[in-house]
Amino acid sequence: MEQNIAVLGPAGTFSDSACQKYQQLCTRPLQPVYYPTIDETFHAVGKECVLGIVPVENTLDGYVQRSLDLLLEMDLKIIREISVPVQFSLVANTENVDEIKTLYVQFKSSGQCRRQIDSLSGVKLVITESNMESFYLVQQGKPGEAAIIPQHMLSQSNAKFQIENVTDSSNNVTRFLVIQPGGVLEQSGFNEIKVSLYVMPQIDEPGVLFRILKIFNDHQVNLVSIMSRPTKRNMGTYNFYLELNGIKEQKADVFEALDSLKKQFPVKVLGIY
Ligand SMILES: O=C(O)C(=O)C[C@]1(C(=O)O)C=C[C@@H](O)C=C1
Repeated sequence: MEQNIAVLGPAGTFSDSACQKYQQLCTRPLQPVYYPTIDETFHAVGKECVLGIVPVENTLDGYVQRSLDLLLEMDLKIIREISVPVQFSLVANTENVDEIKTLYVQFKSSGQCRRQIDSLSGVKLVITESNMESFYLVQQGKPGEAAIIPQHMLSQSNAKFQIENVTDSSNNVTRFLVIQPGGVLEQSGFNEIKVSLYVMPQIDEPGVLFRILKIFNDHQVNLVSIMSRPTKRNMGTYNFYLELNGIKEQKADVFEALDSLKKQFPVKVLGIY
């Protein structure tokens, strides 16, 4: 039986590549269903789709803030992470680079092709929701229009002018999360475990962050990253998004640290994967 997985589309996005990679790893028959925005992809999970795959972090441009916010707002759990290499090219309906008037670029991709974008002078940037949206806009063939597109789509572009490899680093990767409707958190069966969680301190006083970090230090648990996200209630108030990791043998320490944390602060564990 095929199961629907929500993916940012149209087909050909990096999210789609991540979905194909996940499908190979989990050997589960999945049917991708494409959505035009990250918000719609999230909201399809638990409705038309049993799973979703969403971008969370990029080497060059950091976290996808919208994904972090939706993970807090919605009742979902993370079951796996998938990383895919990300490289871009530029295509244009022009004879040369100087004739480009408009450049379509996805909101997260612009921070990964900074050098190329900054070198274009007098060009109007139009921000899109997905790299394949950018691709199809230029496929319409309007003169003077250009797009940053996934490198793997270059051979399928009919644009006259192309610049291959416009990414700021050859070592660029995006990490995606596989999500499903919330419920009891399962413990990962992998050799390494990762935990994503939100800590939502309701107080603003000296030492709050120190108390959070001390718990991980006391239990010798490795903190991979920490991000402040605004509570969106009052100016200057924050929740913290954290990622921890450890090897199988450290599972007990990780769970003890989470228990200590929960005794002191409101915590939402997003996944143990
Ligand atoms: O537009 C795409 O191709 C996507 O899959 C989205 C997305 C993202 O939003 O992070 C994924 C990978 C790249 O970092 C750029 C864009």
